[in-house]
Amino acid sequence: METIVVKKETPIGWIYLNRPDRLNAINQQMIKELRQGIDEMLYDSDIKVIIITGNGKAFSAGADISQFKELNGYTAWQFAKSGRELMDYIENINKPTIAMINGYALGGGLELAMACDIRIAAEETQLGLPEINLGIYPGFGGTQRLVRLIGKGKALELMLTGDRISAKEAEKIGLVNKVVPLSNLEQETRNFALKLAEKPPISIALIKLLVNQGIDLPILAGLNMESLGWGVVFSTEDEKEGVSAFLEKRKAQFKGK
Ligand SMILES: CCCCC/C=C/C(=O)SCCNC(=O)CCNC(=O)[C@H](O)C(C)(C)COP(=O)(O)OP(=O)(O)OC[C@H]1O[C@@H](n2cnc3c(N)ncnc32)[C@H](O)[C@@H]1OP(=O)(O)O
Repeated sequence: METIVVKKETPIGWIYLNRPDRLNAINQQMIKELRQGIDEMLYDSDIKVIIITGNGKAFSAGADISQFKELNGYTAWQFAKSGRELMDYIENINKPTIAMINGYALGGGLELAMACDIRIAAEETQLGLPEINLGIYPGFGGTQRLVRLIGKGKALELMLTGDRISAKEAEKIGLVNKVVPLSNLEQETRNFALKLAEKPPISIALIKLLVNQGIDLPILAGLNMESLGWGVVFSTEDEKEGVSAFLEKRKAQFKGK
């Protein structure tokens, strides 16, 4: 693969966006390769958590603007759709994902980070959806995900102005989960991933499903899904292990069964 690098550090799978001279701008090849990289981690049972980050001085400065000149109405639709479908796929995989954000997370880069479950950013990071300044608007799911993450007022402000905000401001409005000094970014993210890796994978998958699907359902349908899911977790070995470990005052060892 040319546009990403994958590295397995069991139980963590690292995916690095790897076009540093273009600030990891997302082109069509990267969209294809990201899907392959995600699948490689998804179908490896030793990998429990996936971290997506950027090589060089940015997470990603967005979709590759140099490709825009070649696009027409139809191909722009296809490019936006393929990127948006990748983000949907990432959001809905049954393993937890963390965006480790350094430098810039702009446009499609921020949309990729928003498709991850958790966002951890270095203090110097700048985030934003500047597409409006190009005469377009977010097209990898940003118009829908940002409003669900931070609410309508702030989401509209960010998209209508195209302004960049600091990591601290992003943390304040709920766009990132945690801000850390750049020197600690990798270790803090790894520690967070290791904590998730110890949790029962079936509960993780169900929590993701309930939150991601439930948010767009009438609350009673979501609540019913939640109750039904209890039937699933109560038929797992991990539930028996979790309860036994508590009663026996020891640490649970979950197996994803
Ligand atoms: C068709 C489907 C679209 C779906 C929806 C998504 C849309 C988008 O994401 S549109 C893109 C939104 N992003 C931006 O508008 C940010 C563009 N970049 C910048 O504003 C700046 O590069 C910066 C503020 C992020 C960093 O500035 P600086 O530190 O001065 O670095 P350079 O500008 O010199 O960048 C280095 C190098 O990288 C190229 N580059 C940066 N961003 C992109 C990009 N999004 N696409 C393509 N290339 C990018 C930049 O042109 C420089 O290249 P060289 O001049 O050849 O060195």
